[in-house]
Amino acid sequence: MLELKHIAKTFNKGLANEVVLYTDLNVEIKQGEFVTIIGSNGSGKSTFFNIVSGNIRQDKGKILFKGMDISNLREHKRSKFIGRVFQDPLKGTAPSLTILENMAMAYNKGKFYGLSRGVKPEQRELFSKELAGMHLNLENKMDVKVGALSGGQRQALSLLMATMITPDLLLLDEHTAALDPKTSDLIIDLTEQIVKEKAITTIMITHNLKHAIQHGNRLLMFHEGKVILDISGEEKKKLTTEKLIEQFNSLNVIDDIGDKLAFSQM
Ligand SMILES: Nc1ncnc2c1ncn2[C@@H]1O[C@H](COP(=O)(O)OP(=O)(O)OP(=O)(O)O)[C@@H](O)[C@H]1O
Repeated sequence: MLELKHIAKTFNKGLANEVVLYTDLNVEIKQGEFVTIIGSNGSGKSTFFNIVSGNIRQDKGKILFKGMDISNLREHKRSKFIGRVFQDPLKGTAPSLTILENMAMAYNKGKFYGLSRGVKPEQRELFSKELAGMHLNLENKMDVKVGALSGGQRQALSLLMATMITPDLLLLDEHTAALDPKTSDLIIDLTEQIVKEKAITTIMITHNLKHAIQHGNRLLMFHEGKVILDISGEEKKKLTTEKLIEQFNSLNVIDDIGDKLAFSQM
């Protein structure tokens, strides 16, 4: 459903701080896949999402979505079928609006300028039901301003908002990284529940090796702007942290990602 073909991207071309990131990046994601992405700092994971979502323009190459060439489609148009949740809990929601108003905004895809009282009773009921499904008691806080919620509650809400109108593709950009381990596990379980229930094709960047192994049916590893590991099916199911480290060792990239591995096994 998503194809990146021969993508090239250089930042700050010709300047002292030039970064040649991708020279020929090729990635294909099939309908229904749940892909986890791991990789060292600066390996090009977030830029991959920025290029898919249209936030950053590739220098060369094509992006096909369900066979349609979206290479030149603007970000706000792509956001109609691509949902994204960021690492920063402050990014996905509007703090000065209530939970109800935030949900109304997501439900109306940004076209909501009203106040809580402008939300129809049947919509309020629908939002309450969606919130109750997360078992975080947020359905009883619908008139509370989002700025007053914890990071975990905000990420749960961001996730719900990004998937309320089921997107064709969901991009999760280290969406649990800023949370404590317990809350991070909770948000991951919630992610699994929503992705399964709505059968959403999902790509999740994570620095948590345990999450990358336990979730999804395919794992990609980025290194220096390239995909250096692509594991799926039975091989992915049998994957363990030890096996992944062995794979890394054989690729001679362990030094670069050693810190990350140590961190992610905690
Ligand atoms: N807008 C930008 N302008 C200049 N350089 C950029 C920009 N975006 C990314 N880069 C550079 O491209 C490289 C890849 O960055 P990217 O954020 O994609 O890596 P990442 O794998 O997501 O890293 P991390 O794990 O640290 O989040 C880095 O060297 C980064 O500094």
